[in-house]
Amino acid sequence: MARLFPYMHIHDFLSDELNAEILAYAVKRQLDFKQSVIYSGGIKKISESRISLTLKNFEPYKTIIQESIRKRVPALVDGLKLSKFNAGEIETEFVSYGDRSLFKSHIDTAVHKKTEKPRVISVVYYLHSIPKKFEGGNLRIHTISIGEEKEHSIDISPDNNSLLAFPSFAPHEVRPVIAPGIDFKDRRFAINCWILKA
Ligand SMILES: O=C(O)CCC(=O)C(=O)O
Ligand SMILES: [Fe+2]
Repeated sequence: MARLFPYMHIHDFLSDELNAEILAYAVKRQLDFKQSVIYSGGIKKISESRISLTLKNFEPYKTIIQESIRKRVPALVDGLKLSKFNAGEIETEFVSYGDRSLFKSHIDTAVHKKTEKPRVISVVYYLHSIPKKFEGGNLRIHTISIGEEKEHSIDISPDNNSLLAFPSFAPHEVRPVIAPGIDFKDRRFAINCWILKA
């Protein structure tokens, strides 16, 4: 059977206070979240394969998240069994998923500018209100099958205040979110981070 890519899922990543503060901040910025895009052949476009809303600037939390991840780069490289590399910039975006949001199977290594450094590790910090108001929205990591091997996958639940890390080259998808009629504050929120090669 094809082997799964290593991944790390860390619960209670930030303090409860900071977690609640970031979620409240996202709700306050509701109108600044814009339709998410994908890059296909270097061109930015809106696509049915990625349905969500994205916020690019979210200081001071952007820096707070980047710093807490940077401290853990050696542990992530170790845990994901990757070869050591010099970590450079940590790219980030804040994404919000409502009813019928999804992100079909893809890899994160595609870069949209020639000058951009490659993404090595994908890290996602999840937030949602308690009790959780949506269903679905699991992150599914697929195996790559060689020859006759059967493809399989693992589903990871986007639990509030948890951090998921996996190699950016692993195929993955966000399963459809089912949440008819929910308020913006009850959506599935994720802060995507990519650790780039220096
Ligand atoms: O939200 C997630 O679980 C992952 C999102 C993702 O794969 C991406 O934005 O590239
Ligand atoms: Fe992704």
